[in-house]
Amino acid sequence: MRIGIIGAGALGGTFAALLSQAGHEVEVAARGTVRAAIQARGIRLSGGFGDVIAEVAVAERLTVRPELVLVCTKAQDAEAAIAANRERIDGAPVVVVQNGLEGVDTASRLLPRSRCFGLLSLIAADHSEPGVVHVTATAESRLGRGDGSAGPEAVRLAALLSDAVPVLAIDDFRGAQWTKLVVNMVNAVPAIVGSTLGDVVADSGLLAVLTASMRECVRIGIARGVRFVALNGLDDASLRDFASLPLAEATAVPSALVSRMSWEQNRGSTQQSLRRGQPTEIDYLNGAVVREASIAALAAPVNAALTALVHEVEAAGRPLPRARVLDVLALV
Ligand SMILES: NC(=O)C1=CN([C@@H]2O[C@H](COP(=O)(O)OP(=O)(O)OC[C@H]3O[C@@H](n4cnc5c(N)ncnc54)[C@H](OP(=O)(O)O)[C@@H]3O)[C@@H](O)[C@H]2O)C=CC1
Ligand SMILES: CC(C)(CO)C(=O)C(=O)O
Repeated sequence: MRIGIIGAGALGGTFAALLSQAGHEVEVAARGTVRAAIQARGIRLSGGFGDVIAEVAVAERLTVRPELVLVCTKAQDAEAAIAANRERIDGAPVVVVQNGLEGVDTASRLLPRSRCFGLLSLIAADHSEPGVVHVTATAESRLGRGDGSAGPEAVRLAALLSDAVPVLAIDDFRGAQWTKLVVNMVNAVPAIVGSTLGDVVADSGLLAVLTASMRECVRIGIARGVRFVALNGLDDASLRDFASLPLAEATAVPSALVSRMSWEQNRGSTQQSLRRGQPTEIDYLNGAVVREASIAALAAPVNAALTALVHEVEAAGRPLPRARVLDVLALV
């Protein structure tokens, strides 16, 4: 099948290399140093899915009309990336590989002739240098759209993408996006202090802040009428219990998540952007919690503060002292 992939970083690079290896005709849209590296040396994938060097077609914008499109940019780049490729892709099925709550809605608005789906990646991957990707976790990703049943097209797309990585079509994708948003509360604190998730959960103060952001996210989700779909060992019942626990007891939940997923060495995709000197998608992660809170006429002070701290790191170009993160506990 002809597959167009927009954005060839950590996840786009993983999908492009593995779909190409599986025999699909892959073209990637990439820019700057990433495009130049892929043109010169292909995509070099290592880690959980094995070592692959994939020579794939690459251009600033897709040049061939694909039969399936994967949008693999960070959330803040998705609108411009889709708009730049709109003529080639409108009408084809689109899978938006993205954290946060907005990816499928953005694509559907910009591509009225396409059926758009979301993919929640449970893969973790590092885009250490242009064209070079290392996979550190390989769990089964989830694909769907909206809040209804998965439907036959989602099942077909999940089977097709499973040529590359394990993907399951699911009902109530919206509920799963919320559970993933809760999970992504692990991104901000290590990004602010510049450490691994293992170091954060080993530090009782930083763990308390991470826990407070996660608990606040769950509380806002509950206020928004969300039913959390099971993901990463978290489900609706356990998250509702978590939301009402005192902070000191609640810390066991993110701590167990990190060890269950073997994420001790993981720094998260937000910190990867910072290390490359690029803007982060924090406004679509912790920032989404703040927006959802305001729709429910509530406040999300912990997530607002962490969003602001990540923006401070973007501006400073270096991590902040852990004391700045501990200050957030005064808001709990
Ligand atoms: N990495 C991970 O382990 C995980 C990531 N995710 C989520 O998946 C999504 C993708 O993340 P990830 O792969 O890490 O992101 P990366 O930043 O590694 O890759 C995104 C790529 O998109 C490119 N891009 C942006 N705009 C355009 C454009 N207009 N045309 C072509 N290329 C463009 C960027 O290029 P440039 O450098 O030029 O900006 C970059 O190479 C995010 O929502 C993330 O949160 C989810 C789970 C795990
Ligand atoms: C869950 C996690 C942390 C996996 O790496 C992720 O989604 C990210 O890095 O954005």
